[in-house]
Amino acid sequence: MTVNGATRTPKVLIPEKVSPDGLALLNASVEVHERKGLSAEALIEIIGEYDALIVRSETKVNAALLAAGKKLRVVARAGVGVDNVDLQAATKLGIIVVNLPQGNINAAAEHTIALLMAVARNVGAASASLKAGKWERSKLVGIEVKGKTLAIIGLGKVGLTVARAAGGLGMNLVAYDPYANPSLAASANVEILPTMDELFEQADFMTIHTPMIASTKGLIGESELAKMKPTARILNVARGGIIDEVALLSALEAGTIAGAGIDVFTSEPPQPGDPAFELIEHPSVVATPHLGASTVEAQENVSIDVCTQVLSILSGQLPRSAVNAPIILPEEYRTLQPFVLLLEKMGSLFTQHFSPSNTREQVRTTFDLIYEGTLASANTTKPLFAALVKGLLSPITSAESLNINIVNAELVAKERGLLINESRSRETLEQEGYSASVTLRARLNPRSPSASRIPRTNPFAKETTTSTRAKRIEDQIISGFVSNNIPYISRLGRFSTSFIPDGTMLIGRNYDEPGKIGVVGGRLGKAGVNIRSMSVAPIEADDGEALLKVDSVVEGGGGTQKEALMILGVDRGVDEEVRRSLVSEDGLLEAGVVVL
Ligand SMILES: NC(=O)C1=CN([C@@H]2O[C@H](COP(=O)(O)OP(=O)(O)OC[C@H]3O[C@@H](n4cnc5c(N)ncnc54)[C@H](O)[C@@H]3O)[C@@H](O)[C@H]2O)C=CC1
Ligand SMILES: O=C(O)C(=O)COP(=O)(O)O
Repeated sequence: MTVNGATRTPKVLIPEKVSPDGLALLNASVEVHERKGLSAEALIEIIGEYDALIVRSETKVNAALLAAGKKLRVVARAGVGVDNVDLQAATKLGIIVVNLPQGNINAAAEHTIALLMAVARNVGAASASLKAGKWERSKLVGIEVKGKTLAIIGLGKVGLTVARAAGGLGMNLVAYDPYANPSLAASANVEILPTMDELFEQADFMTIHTPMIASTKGLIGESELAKMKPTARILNVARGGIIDEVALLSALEAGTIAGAGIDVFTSEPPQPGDPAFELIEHPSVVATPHLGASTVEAQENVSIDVCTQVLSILSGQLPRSAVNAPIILPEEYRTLQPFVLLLEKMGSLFTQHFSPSNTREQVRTTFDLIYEGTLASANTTKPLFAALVKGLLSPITSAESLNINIVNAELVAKERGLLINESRSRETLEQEGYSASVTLRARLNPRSPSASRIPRTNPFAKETTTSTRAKRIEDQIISGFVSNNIPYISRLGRFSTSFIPDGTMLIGRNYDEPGKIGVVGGRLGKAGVNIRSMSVAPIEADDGEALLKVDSVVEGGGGTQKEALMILGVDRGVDEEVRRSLVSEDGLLEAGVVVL
């Protein structure tokens, strides 16, 4: 498999129990290491070798672990909840986080129903009592769920599946979920209530099915529990911490809540001294050790799904259900793919060609990125944006730190002071001979207080072999198109052209008059540099500056003369001495080397 341009076998680390069904898929093309029971420190020590990490809910994928994962490209959660993964840190590092939002929904919903019935009929306490040699029939009288109201907080995939099953048991269904789909709710006979307070008042049973996010942490605390009937029972198969464990324990002890079925805990496994310990021991509580997804069927589903996704991401394809990246359909991506290469080349060409100074300072620069023709109706341009950012930064960033992709491109651009405004122009390009093109133009940010101080140079400036004459920012424009899946540059600065941006290229500006190519070719030949390709670019005919007033800045004298660009693909680097020798009255006015 090719990983970051090199052919090697990727390594996948699995520190938790994942069903073998999917692992068989992985074993065929990647190296799989199952290492259960590692401490956080041991995990950090070894993560640097791995390209992918597959986890369930036990592994804490925090910023330190992600930062140590120098080769990590994907963290895959074999399940739904990603609250054990630091998404922000992963996004910053360009690590794709995927989850499997479908495979264990039924298992979680069935487990909720199991707890519902167990709590209603005292199944846990009855079983423990019988095992203890007792026969306590009158003490263990339960209630029926038929005709009772089940209140659902979070009517998503699990919540709706629970609703359908509970409907089958004859329960009345109400829900609170500000983002619920009303038609799905109606089809499951669920009444959506406008406030949580109404739900608390009506609930005989209340079940939680929201994700664990900042807004749901401690969602059910003392004051919420106080609004419920003393006969109400509570279920949580979502995440520990959504219900305040201390408040629930107090309510159970005070008899203001009748019972609870709990599968998930704030800290898992609960540590001695945690309020969860007492909660688990309470006679009115049925507790299970995070078993919602633990069925043979669900584990087969998520294992096959997670391993398929990891394989496809490692082989360079796009994720199907990434939590921190846009979803791009494969057919959409196929259409964009040739332009991805074009944008990367345009970005790299921009930085190298328009960087005549040696400054490395990061200046806030604004770019207009204009998609023209059929590209203007693309559903997403995220891959193109990411490719441009990568291209702009590649000449000035070390290869190891150039992990820019659709996950982190926007963040990286922001951090590096690149303001890129994307826009679309639907004008047809039929007369041009291709259906879509892209233009990249730098402009001074008029609102930036430093605009007047911005040097008329490219902000990413690296040491460059281009002439030291600053190129004016209004000339910093590149257009390109794709033909037969090959990227072409059609405009470079003030010059219209047509060349394939590939390999080492010498870009020279010269007076548009006969004999120049011969002079340059001769000098390169003498230096042992072969010319592989050649294009010339006359200045744009309709450009207001078609006739450039050549002043003292231009080596070679005064007067008014037409200019052209000469773009030569060469077979090796052109050293500084040779480049300088090309700039002369009978040769080039300016010469620079770019590597694309
Ligand atoms: N115990 C276990 O083994 C398992 C637990 N889970 C957990 O179950 C939960 C639900 O999973 P899914 O249904 O797949 O997620 P989902 O994303 O399909 O549904 C979550 C729902 O919660 C709603 N919601 C978000 N904030 C809310 C708020 N403040 N108030 C009311 N509703 C809110 C959302 O609008 C959404 O409809 C997750 O926490 C997941 O991690 C899932 C599978 C197994
Ligand atoms: O998928 C989820 O959100 C779950 O809670 C299941 O967790 P698990 O994979 O059983 O550790």
